[in-house]
Amino acid sequence: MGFAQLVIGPAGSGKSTYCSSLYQHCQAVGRSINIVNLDPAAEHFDYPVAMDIRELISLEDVMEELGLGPNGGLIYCMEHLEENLDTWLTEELDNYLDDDYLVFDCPGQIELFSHVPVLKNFVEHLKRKNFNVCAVYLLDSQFMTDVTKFISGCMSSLSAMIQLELPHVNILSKMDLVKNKRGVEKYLDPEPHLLLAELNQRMAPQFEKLNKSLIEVVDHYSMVNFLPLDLRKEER
Ligand SMILES: Nc1nc2c(ncn2[C@@H]2O[C@H](COP(=O)(O)OP(=O)(O)OP(=O)(O)O)[C@@H](O)[C@H]2O)c(=O)[nH]1
Repeated sequence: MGFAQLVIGPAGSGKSTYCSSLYQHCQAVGRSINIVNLDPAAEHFDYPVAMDIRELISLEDVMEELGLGPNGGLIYCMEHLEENLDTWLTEELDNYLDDDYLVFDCPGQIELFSHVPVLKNFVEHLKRKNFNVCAVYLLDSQFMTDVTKFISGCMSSLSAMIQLELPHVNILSKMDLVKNKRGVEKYLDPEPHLLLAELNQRMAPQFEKLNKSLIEVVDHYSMVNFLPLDLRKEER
C-alpha cells in the first residue's frame, strides 16, 4: 500500500511552502517523500518535483490555444487530468513502490473542493491504486482574526471535507504573521456558546437563527479544529 497526502486550501494559503517545508523536514530526518505538482499554472518550486501535471497539460498552453481565461483554463486542465487518470496518472504511479509516500500540491481554486468532482475522482483513482489518502487543508491565519472570518474559513474547509470524504487535517498557516496570538487561540478549540455570542454581537438581529445553525454545524463537525503551524520559526 502507498500513502498520499492531498494538500488543499484557498489560493495563496501556503500549500507549496508547506510541501517544501515537509520535504526539507523529511530530508533532515532521513525519510523519503515525493512531492507531486498538480497545479497546471505553477512555475517555481522549492522542492524537487517528482511528478508534474504540466507534463500532461499546462495552463499557459490552454489559455493560448483555446482562448480561455485563467479560471476556465484551470478547470479545463483539471478535467483533462480526470480524463487521463487511467493513462498518464496510472503510468506515473507505476514508478512508485508499495511503501512510497506521495504529497500532492493542488491548485487553490475553490471549485475543486466544493462542487467540481475532479479531485473526488482523483482520490477515488488513488484508492483503487491502493493508496491510503488523507487531506491536509491549509487556511491562512488571517481567517482567525474575527468570528465572521473564522466561520467562513470553517465553511470552506467543511466543503472540502464533505466533497472528498477523506481523513482530514486542518492547518492554520502563516502563524508568524499573527500579532495577537491570544486572539487566535480562542478559535483553535472554540467554545460554541462564546462563538455564538460573538457572532450575534457582530451581526444584525435578523441573522440570529442563521448564526445559531452555523455554530451548530461547526460544533457538530468537531473536526473543524485548526492546528497552528509556524514554518518560519526556525528561520528566526
Ligand atoms: N510569512 C509567511 N509567509 C508565507 C508562509 N507560507 C507561505 N507564505 C507566503 O505566502 C505566499 C503564498 O504561498 P504559497 O506557498 O505559494 O501558497 P499556495 O497555497 O501554494 O499558493 P497557490 O498555489 O497560488 O494557491 C508566498 O508569498 C509565500 O512566501 C508562512 O508560513 N509565513
